[in-house]
Amino acid sequence: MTSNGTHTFNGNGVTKNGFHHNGKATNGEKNGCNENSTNEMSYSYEALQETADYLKNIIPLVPKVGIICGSGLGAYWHEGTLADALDQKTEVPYEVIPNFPPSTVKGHAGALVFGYLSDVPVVCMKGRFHYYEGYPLWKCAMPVRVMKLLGVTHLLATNAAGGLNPNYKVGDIMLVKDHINLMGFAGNNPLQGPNDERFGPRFPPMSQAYDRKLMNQAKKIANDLGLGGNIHEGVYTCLGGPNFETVAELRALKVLGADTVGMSTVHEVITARHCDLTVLAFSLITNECIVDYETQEMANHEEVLDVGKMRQVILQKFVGKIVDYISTSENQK
Ligand SMILES: O=P(O)(O)O[C@@H]1C[C@H](O)[C@@H](CO)O1
Ligand SMILES: Nc1nc2[nH]cnc2c(=O)[nH]1
Repeated sequence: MTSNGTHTFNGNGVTKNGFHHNGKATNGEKNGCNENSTNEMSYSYEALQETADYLKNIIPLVPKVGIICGSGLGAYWHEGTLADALDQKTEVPYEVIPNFPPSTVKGHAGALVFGYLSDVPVVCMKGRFHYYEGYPLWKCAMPVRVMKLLGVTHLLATNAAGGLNPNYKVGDIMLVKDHINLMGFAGNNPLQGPNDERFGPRFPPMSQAYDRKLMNQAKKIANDLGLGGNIHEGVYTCLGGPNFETVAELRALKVLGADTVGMSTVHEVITARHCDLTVLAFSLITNECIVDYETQEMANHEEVLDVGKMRQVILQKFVGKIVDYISTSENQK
């Protein structure tokens, strides 16, 4: 335990269940993955149960809300992130959690942080897994299933995104009312492979992926926080990355109906809805997408991080109030 009361686990005595850092088995056994003859396709239910059991043994709470901290909400190591602000924190680095892939993004924190936000038990993913890191989508989204097995009922997925909608300004928030699964258009989906009905159905609907009641409440909360002019509702789309988009790609995405573009969230939300978690997601607009050939500025990761830091205090208040609402509205049921 550190002087600020945070417990951090070093994982002594924990086996990593046969995975190398590239996610391949090291001991020739199946070790957690459902495999077909050519590919690893998913983690088995039992493997994720083992991950959840490991965590249950070391954490003193049952999290109600799972929060994925995107680049705008403290995925990176710096002071004052949302996860840092939790009360009675227990921090578990990904590298000690059985079956968890390591986070490879430079500076990405890579830890599950358990604690209380607005007196509600939560788990924060400090850093997420991206497709561009080389992980398949089902691996990127596996922590969502672990959250479900831990008892989480609501997922709050956050991301940093480029604003395609000309009304969006840097620092604004867009509540995700829908997404376009562009990678799915190309036949890439986190639910591919064997389906385990204990998680959810083979063919889940996705027409009401984002909870309308939570979105309405989030808008009210934003207004109360003085963010009335900075809150929007729109459509998010995810590309694989890691490069930012060309002008022609951005123009095409606009025609398709996207308001923001990023590199995450969609596969996490599909996985969350598959296992019946209630979902709220929002994008922090970190850059305006460049849709002409005259502009000299270019999208860059440093700007994304800077805007995230600039908005972290207000975003934390926003998330704290949303979590409070989730717990009180549930209590009233
Ligand atoms: O993890 P998120 O989706 O918030 O991060 C976005 C997408 C890339 O990882 C990064 C680009 O700067 O920001
Ligand atoms: N794909 C993509 N991801 C982002 N993350 C933050 N900004 C952007 C962007 O402009 N494009």
